[in-house]
Amino acid sequence: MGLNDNSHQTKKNRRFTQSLFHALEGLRWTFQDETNFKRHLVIAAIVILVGFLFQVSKLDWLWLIVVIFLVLIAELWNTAVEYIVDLLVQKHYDPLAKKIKDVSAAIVLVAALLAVVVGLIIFAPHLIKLF
Ligand SMILES: Nc1ncnc2c1ncn2[C@@H]1O[C@H](COP(=O)(O)OP(=O)(O)OP(=O)(O)O)[C@@H](O)[C@H]1O
Repeated sequence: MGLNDNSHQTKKNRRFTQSLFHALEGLRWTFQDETNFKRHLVIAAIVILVGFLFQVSKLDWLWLIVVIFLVLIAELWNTAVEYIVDLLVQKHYDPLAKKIKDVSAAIVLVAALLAVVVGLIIFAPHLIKLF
């Protein structure tokens, strides 16, 4: 089976390239469907730029990269949960579907809060020096 011949594949991936292709497709769906994912990427780019401007330490870079990836992972997870819920209940209103989606969104919120706290700890001293 070729890489472009798997649009209706339901069997397990047999090659690493197939697994990679599908994982990249997952990233593409998330980028396409989730505005928040795009927002997080823009914020991550700004944080990286500011990190370079302030010449933060190696340890600070480690923290920044960890929280950036945590937020992106949370957003990918949230998207997967939204797809599962939509698959199960379609467009019908269901109180449990609401709970699941809201809790899933809360995962992103908590990850984003952690990123803000880490960002403040790292950048606040540099910002204070500017004034
Ligand atoms: N089938 C449903 N039944 C009940 N409530 C729902 C349903 N689908 C969505 N909701 C409610 O609408 C909100 C938005 O749902 P949606 O699937 O559009 O996510 P979204 O706008 O992509 O959210 P996020 O900002 O977390 O990415 C959910 O958090 C939930 O409160």
